[in-house]
Amino acid sequence: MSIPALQTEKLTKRFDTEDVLRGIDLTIEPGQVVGLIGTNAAGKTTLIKCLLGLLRATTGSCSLLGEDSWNLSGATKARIGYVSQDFELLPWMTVQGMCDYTGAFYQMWHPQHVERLLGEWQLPRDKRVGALSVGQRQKLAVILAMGHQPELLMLDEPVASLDPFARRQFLQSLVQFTEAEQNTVLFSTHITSDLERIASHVAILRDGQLAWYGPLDTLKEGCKRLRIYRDKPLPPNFLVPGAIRYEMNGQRALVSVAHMNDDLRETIAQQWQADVQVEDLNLEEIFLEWTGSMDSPADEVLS
Ligand SMILES: Nc1ncnc2c1ncn2[C@@H]1O[C@H](COP(=O)(O)OP(=O)(O)OP(=O)(O)O)[C@@H](O)[C@H]1O
Repeated sequence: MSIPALQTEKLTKRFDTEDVLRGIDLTIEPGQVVGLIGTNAAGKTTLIKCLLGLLRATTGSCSLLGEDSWNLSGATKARIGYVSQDFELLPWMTVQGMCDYTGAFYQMWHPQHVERLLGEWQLPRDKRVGALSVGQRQKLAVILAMGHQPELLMLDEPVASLDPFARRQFLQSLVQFTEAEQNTVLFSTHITSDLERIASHVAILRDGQLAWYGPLDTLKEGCKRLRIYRDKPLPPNFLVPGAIRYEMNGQRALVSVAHMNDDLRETIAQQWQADVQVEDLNLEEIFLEWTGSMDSPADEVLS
């Protein structure tokens, strides 16, 4: 079996009195492109930083490319590319100067690769970094993280400031990056359409726990919303196996489930003598169901 690109076991992280990560078990195999999603303050950045050894786990363990995250060797660090949410660049340098400066820290730097990305992303080589727009700076930070052709890319909301065209180019670069079979990407995002375009796997953080992890296709195929109706009120002990969210109102219920199949539909129909309709969900709706952040449905949704 190959060494996981990233792994956590019972990982917890506490800040003062706040338990941000509460027992995360996650294994990301080489070659996976993982979209990390969760509401604001769900702990995405904290998880990424623990995996990179920038924050120390409170309890449990995390490893990166087979090494304990808190004690990464120089050789392993050289195999990682990372763009943080609050990356810092040197404003007095030119774009080209910033690339050369960063490249000097790496034994394996690929100036032609950087050249190509600068051209594709239309970054002006001679402009001072301090004079770049926010989106241009974000592009530069991503290019700097890819210049040594790492095999593991960790990106914390890498496209937040990019325009739709630049986002598409960025995603294209990621696709190229992952053409090498063992290259792995973990990126946090709130843009589910981007995730849908390139992710092979999805990790959903909720209440400091890993609510779901697995292939994107499995998530999309399994997660459904059930519209349940029966001619007398649903009892207080009404329960659906594997439900992730309930909305009940008298004789009607909206229930979201993670793993839908025909047996489940039949079981619910028979057990509660109810009519069960199954509705597909798009990825954004799935995210809202999982994170419980969907607006409380108005009565008309249930009617
Ligand atoms: N250094 C720190 N000290 C104290 N609390 C922290 C620290 N870093 C993060 N937190 C807290 O941990 C929680 C999770 O923060 P984190 O940045 O990991 O969330 P996130 O999922 O990345 O959020 P967002 O989507 O808004 O970027 C927040 O409540 C935050 O205030």
